[in-house]
Amino acid sequence: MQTAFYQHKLTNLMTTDRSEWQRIYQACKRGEVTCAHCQEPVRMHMSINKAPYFDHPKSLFDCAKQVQKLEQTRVNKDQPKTEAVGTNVGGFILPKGRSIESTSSTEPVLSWKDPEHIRAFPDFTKSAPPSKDHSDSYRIVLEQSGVILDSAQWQAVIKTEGPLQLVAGAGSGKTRVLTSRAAYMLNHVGIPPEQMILVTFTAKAAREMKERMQIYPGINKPTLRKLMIGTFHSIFYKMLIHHEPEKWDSRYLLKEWQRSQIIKEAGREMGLEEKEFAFDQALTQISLWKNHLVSPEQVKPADVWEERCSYLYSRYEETRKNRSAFDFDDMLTGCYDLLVHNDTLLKRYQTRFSYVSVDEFQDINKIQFKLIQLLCEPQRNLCVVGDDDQSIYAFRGSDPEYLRSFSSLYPEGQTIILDQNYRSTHPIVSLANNVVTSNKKRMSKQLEAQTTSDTVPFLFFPYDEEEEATMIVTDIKERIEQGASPSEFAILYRTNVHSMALFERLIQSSIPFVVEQDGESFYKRKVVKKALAYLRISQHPDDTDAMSDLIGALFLKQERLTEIKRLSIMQDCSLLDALKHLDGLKPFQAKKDGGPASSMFGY
Ligand SMILES: Nc1ncnc2c1ncn2[C@@H]1O[C@H](COP(=O)(O)OP(=O)(O)OP(=O)(O)O)[C@@H](O)[C@H]1O
Repeated sequence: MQTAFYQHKLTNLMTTDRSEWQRIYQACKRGEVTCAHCQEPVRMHMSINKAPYFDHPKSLFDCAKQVQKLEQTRVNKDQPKTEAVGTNVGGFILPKGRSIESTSSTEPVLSWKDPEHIRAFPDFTKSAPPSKDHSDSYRIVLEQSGVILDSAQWQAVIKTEGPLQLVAGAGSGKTRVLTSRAAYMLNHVGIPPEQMILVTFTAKAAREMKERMQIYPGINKPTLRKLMIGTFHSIFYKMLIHHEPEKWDSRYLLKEWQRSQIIKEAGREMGLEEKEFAFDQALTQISLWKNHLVSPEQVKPADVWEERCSYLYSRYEETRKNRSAFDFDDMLTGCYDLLVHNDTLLKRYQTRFSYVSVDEFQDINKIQFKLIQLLCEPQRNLCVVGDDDQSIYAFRGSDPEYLRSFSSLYPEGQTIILDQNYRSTHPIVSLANNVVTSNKKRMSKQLEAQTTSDTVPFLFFPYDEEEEATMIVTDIKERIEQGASPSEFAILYRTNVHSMALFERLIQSSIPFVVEQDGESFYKRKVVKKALAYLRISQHPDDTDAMSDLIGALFLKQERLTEIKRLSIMQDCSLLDALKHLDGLKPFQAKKDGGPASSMFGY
């Protein structure tokens, strides 16, 4: 049924503004929306596949029918807007004081749209299975260990000398190729592990590669330990620390708050207000310049913003150098300087790392490319793997152009395209192909799925991210009720901020879930934890956990929590009130405890 009582009004979902739906949905959860017939609380069902409706399955009456009659009556234009108690409307008794009106107009404002299923285009054609009559012994060995490679993948594995560009679409087995190739080089060609280096973009990817390699024939743990697989920062920082341990000692690494402090101090010199100027973005801009090897003197500001950032950049660098400190960007620029200015050292590393592979090459930036270029000379045994369709870090200086121009940078090299997708079905791959072809500036390739399915992707049209989260979680719940396992579901989101509504719905639903992320979850961030602790303690002045989360924000040490607890017992007051009785506070602590913090709590 579409009608129920909410806030003393008869509310029809069809005529209620859609921006209200989530509020009504949450009110239903709190039992504040009742059946227009039996007055029992109702639930609002909001899923992907069906327009929302009110539901109370345990009702003793045929409420749906009665409410439907009421709805029909309402359609009658002559019907008065307000009815008194006891008035029988189609067998339906209205309670006192409740008027029949929607929260907005009586015209339908429902913008519900059914999900749109997307048919694959063009139709699926099965590609020929990889031929099995190969005579390469290592390929057979790999197959026996369950690592099957198609012809293009195998060609990439055995091309170990000279420049190689692997253009690998999503799910085309690039990780399989990179790891098989490393195993082939170690085990079949006999290249010592110390001579190989494999650069990944995340520490997680590096770990996964090592893990995957454990299953390869002839690869043991000692060999894997000698193989250098890591991120740009981990690999090049190791070089720095090896040669200039004092200068690059980690205690000189600037923490984020120190970087902010430096730049804000510089901002004050220019009269920039913290509330009005985006210092965090200025730091990103500085980082961008550093990664492009643009020194403060070389910046040519294009606008006022860049002009300000350029001043901040020079002051930031001055302060940093005066303190003999460094930041993450300096690890790469520092290593580049070290190698460029020390020919003997450079030659040593060029000989030592004579086989270099770089994963996610589409996300490389200038300083990273320069370092790789230096390291690979003169043998040029460089294998880069990437997909310009998956370039996502342009905002922080990544440039897929290095991948696109690889064949002109290394004309003697070979390009292999991996375009068979082993991960997804044809309807998904064809949808992705059709989206990405809108990008006119891309390397020409067309992914082909290995399998197809009758299940096709669909688009659905939530009003906002709150509604979207509700719909997704309801959909998952329904599927689990029909026998699916929670482990069969994955939800991807663009940024962590977008995950919040989902996170909340999942918690409410009691569906077990894990959040896979490199950074901290929103609720675990210090600042959020503290803000929540303030709110919690304002509601429950005796909440020990909240007080414990807060104590740092009050400039008090954790040890003082025991004292606060003791005071609360002695003075027979709440933990919050006990703060007033704390003695021995330094002026800044007293200000916090008796100032803004306490005024927040109303004393
Ligand atoms: N030749 C092959 N035959 C069968 N399955 C394969 C083959 N190559 C790869 N796969 C499978 O395809 C899936 C994707 O492979 P892999 O993870 O190596 O791809 P990827 O290109 O690194 O993926 P992405 O970059 O999209 O994360 C895996 O499940 C892998 O086992």
